[in-house]
Amino acid sequence: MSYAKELLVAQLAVQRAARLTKQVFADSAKGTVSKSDASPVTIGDFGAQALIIAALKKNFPDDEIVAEEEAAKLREDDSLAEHVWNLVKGTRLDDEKAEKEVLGGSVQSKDEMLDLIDKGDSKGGRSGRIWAIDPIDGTKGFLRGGQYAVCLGLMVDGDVKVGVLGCPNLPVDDAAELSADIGNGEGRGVIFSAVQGEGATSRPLTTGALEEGKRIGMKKITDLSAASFCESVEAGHSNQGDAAQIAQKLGITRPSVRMDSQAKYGSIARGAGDIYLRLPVSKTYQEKIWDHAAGDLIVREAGGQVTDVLGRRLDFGHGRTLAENKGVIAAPAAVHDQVLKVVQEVLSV
Ligand SMILES: Nc1ncnc2c1ncn2[C@@H]1O[C@H](COP(=O)(O)OS(=O)(=O)O)[C@@H](OP(=O)(O)O)[C@H]1O
Ligand SMILES: [Mg+2]
Repeated sequence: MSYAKELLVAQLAVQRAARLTKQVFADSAKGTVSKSDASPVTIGDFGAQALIIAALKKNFPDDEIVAEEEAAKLREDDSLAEHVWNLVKGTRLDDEKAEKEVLGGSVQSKDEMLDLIDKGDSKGGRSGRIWAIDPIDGTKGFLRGGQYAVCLGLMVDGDVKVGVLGCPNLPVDDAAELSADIGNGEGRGVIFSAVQGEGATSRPLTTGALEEGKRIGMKKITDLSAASFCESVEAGHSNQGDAAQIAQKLGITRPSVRMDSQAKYGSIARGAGDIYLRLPVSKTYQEKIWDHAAGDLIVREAGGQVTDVLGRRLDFGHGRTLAENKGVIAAPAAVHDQVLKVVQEVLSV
């Protein structure tokens, strides 16, 4: 089964949605968010979700969609809805042909936009074709002007087949040093993609025609003491104390790189870092499938292994959450077992 069309639509949909998020950030930096007093995250989330769902529904009308937002809040607040609508209406790819022929052109009205946003209400599950969307992952990073990602994954019968991550603030250069900093903002914007069984690639996140992707792969490490690892910025999302202990036991001497969003998965997939640890803080929190679907496939297709802290593969067939998993350990396949063993010792699981 080829997923060439799904991949192309997903990449272009992510390109276009990322353009909208950048516009929202630029407006908020200039203080021109005006019109409604909603946060840039709310505006960007709704707008990007609407644009992605529009592209999916044009191309794959029968597919189900799991997305983070529902339109109720916009239906109650017309000034907010109007603001989002102006952005959605005004955001197109520079590549007219791709915009029209692949994405199917603009959304026709504010009401159509609201209905599209509400199409992300699938319960998920183990059968059929289901897309998972996180329009702005790493909302805190987005607000800080740091790392965030526009994320889209296609699951078929619970298995991720296509994954695309648009990371507007990561360097284009796969060899750039791992850092959450965005420097002066130049040379930024990358799309990571993967199709099951076909490997992972990176290409610049432009708004024009898609460049040929470059094959990416995880770094081959044999000596963990030279490894670098990344984790969440927010201490409430991943236990940083446990991570420091694990790193010490593995002999890792470099400080962790704290980065928001699935940009962490993309970064290790291209060998800019080696390990991503997401260690449960709360006993009851269930990870959301849209926070992991694309990243999980991209890392595995780049030569990595991704499990939870109990060593189980992430199970995307349980519904909107990873109900049967706890935490995430992503590392090059050759050292994943070694990392997992130490994680389990430290967490006593
Ligand atoms: N308690 C708890 N534990 C684990 N994860 C949680 C928790 N609460 C929220 N979230 C989800 O974390 C998503 C962001 O993850 P990040 O790795 O980007 O974290 S961080 O922003 O660096 O802190 C974030 O995604 P976004 O909301 O899209 O930013 C949430 O879905
Ligand atoms: Mg998220």
